[in-house]
Amino acid sequence: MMVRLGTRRSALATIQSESVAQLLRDRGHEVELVMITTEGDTNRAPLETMGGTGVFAAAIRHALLAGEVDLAVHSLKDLPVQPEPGLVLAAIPSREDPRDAIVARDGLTLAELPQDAVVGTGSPRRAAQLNALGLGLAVRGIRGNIDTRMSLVTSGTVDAVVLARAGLARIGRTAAITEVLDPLQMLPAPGQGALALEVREDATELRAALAPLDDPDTRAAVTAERALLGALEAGCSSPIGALAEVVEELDGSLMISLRAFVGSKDGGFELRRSVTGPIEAAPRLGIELAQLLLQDGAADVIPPGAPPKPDAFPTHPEDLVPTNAAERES
Ligand SMILES: NCc1[nH]cc(CCC(=O)O)c1CC(=O)O
Repeated sequence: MMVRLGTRRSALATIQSESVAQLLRDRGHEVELVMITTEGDTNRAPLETMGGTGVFAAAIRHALLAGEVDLAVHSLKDLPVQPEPGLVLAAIPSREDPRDAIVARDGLTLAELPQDAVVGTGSPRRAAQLNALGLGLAVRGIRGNIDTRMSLVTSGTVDAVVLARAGLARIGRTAAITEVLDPLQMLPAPGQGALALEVREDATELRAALAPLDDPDTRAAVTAERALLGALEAGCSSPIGALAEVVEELDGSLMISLRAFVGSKDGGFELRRSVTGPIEAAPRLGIELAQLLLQDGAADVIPPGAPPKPDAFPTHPEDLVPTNAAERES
């Protein structure tokens, strides 16, 4: 089969796309990469003012729907929670380490950074959790691709930046990491470290070719995380972290443990809660945890929206396609 894979030009996007292209070529398919420029790549304004990280996905989804390309490889955390009519996530491969990492000057860890050290991040989620640590760090908003953000440390513009470990691993830069952050301190973005392979709904042959690349445990985990995000009706400026982990019980049954953080960007308010349940209940767990957070005051830091609709989330594992609204920055 001949597959046109639409990709952004950034190092991370092309590496992610190329890795999936190679998997398809290994299976005897022909793959051509098609470069697509998105508003997020050309406009340097803060992502929050452009409608969040969804701006990266929008142009690529448009090309998919227009039939200009057949396949897109997204960082799942950059993909809006609401499904795009006519498109499906044909595969969610096994996830990379989902944790955030610090790249700091002089090999410093977070705890070793002095009072008032400047930490760069454009993510309200990272800012909220950094500030909530109470270390006296000065969080500064930054933007740009991974290399640009790391160069701010090298140039002395900031003392440290927070980045997804997965992105650094994919571009071969884990050597620059000075500390991988424990999720107890810094919960990653919902979907962080996972890829989403998106195709047109009617692309039967391509869907079949991609199906073996799907990892059911990863799909269940990110479904729980994204169900939480959807049920919170979170906007792109809402600082929300979530991490679902699949754990095997002694009797062999698979459970999901889902943790979440909601807080104010200045660190003045923070809420951490968790739930555990069977893997089949992934979407419902996300909604349950969202309700728990809302009961305990999360609504104060999340713009009000429609109440969660449990019916929007089928409980059958084969149907674990995230629905509902909202996105936010990494
Ligand atoms: N926000 C941009 C973005 N989208 C995906 C990744 C990293 C890879 C991933 O999380 O899957 C990054 C960089 C970062 O947050 O440091």
